[in-house]
Amino acid sequence: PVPLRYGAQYTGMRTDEAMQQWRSHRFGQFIHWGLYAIPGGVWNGKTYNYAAEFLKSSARIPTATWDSLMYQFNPREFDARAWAKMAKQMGARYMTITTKHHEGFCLWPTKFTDFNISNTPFRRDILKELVDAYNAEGIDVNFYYSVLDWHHPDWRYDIKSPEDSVAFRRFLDFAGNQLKELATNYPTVKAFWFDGTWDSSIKKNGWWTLEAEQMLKSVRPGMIVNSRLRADDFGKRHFDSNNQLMGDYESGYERRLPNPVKDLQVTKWDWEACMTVPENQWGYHRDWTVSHVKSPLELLEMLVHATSMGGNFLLNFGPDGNGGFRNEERHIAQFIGKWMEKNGPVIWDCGYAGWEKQDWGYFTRKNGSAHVNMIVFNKPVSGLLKVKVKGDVKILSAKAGGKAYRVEEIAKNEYFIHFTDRKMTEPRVIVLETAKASEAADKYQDART
Ligand SMILES: C[C@@H]1N[C@@H](C(=O)NCc2ccccc2)[C@H](O)[C@@H]1O
Repeated sequence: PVPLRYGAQYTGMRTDEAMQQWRSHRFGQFIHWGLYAIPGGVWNGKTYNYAAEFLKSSARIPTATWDSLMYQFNPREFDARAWAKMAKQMGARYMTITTKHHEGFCLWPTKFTDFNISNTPFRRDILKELVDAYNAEGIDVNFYYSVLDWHHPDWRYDIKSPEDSVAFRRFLDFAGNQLKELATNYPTVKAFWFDGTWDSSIKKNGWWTLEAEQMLKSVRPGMIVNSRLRADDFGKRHFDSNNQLMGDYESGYERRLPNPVKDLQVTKWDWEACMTVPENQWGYHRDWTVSHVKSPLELLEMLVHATSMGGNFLLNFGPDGNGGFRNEERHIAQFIGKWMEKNGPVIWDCGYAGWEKQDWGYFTRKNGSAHVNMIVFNKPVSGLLKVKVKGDVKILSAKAGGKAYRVEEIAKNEYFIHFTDRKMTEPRVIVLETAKASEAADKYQDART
């Protein structure tokens, strides 16, 4: 291996309580909220189809003009407790909020820049209200932080001169101060979700990314950081030059999921996929007709898909400039919540079952359990759900609530579950009871008389 100073700090998965909790949540609510929510993708009467949080660049708006949106930010409908209730009802176990997005506007009264919530008509500390409200609902809160900062004069995309180095050093100190401020002033925050770390300026300063991780973990033992923060000695990101995952979980799946057959490597580490409801809108956009809008069922399948591969699923919501949610987002929360009310136990605390993916849907398993869950999305014309078990395993029964399905052994380690359900209006959960094949034989021992 290549000797590294700023590479992965450990190998293997963290087994501490904080990480076990993060991993067991499985389902999180992403919230993108900032000044971009005010124009919502429309500027001077023109609708821009790019992601609404990029409107500043897609509409080529001068920084001074964009930054003056701060004086309009006054979300009258903002009610953190209502947001938290909606997330609770949806079945989310954690929430990740943009403390500062690429625009540089800070949702908290930071000491390190005036470009923050305290200088808006709203004035109140949105982060504190959200952390308190979500924590009160038993939902953990994580902070999204964009290192890329369009507002800050010392930000640099690359380091091409001694002046760049001096300025960027000031910038890194600013970012480090903000991170320490966030970790100190919001003590219940469990993880940091770094973004905006792909530019050469960061890749040339891998040392800072390790220092940021170490600082956060010293201020708050157990703190979790995503791989996207990290660059090693050679500017390698996410995985270091020895191919070791940096940070505590892989955060490379954005608007895409790992393939359940080809990408099984992800089952060896912690990872999270984040997802937009439209094709590519994180911030509030007034016009959702500009792209495909994912249905509740599409998103529910992604949650099951991520869980089945031992990963977390972070579903994005983009509140508008008044602090309200779109009807599509409210409907999605309600639909997924209804399914989770009944079937949450096959998502929460569950992960990769270790069995081969089948066409009808996904397997999940609660760590160490003898039960394996089948979440059926596609009923085959044959009505036969194939199950290939791994190792010394026998399937004893297949049940959905009170209903039992016939289990037919068709070959070594292969079964058909006879799926007699007629119409399917939602994904069907079938729980398989398994036992060791060797022991199971005993299960059928003749009685001794
Ligand atoms: C999690 C997402 N990451 C941000 C993103 O896609 N940034 C990519 C990007 C940012 C700036 C110029 C080009 C591309 C999005 O705005 C979301 O925050």
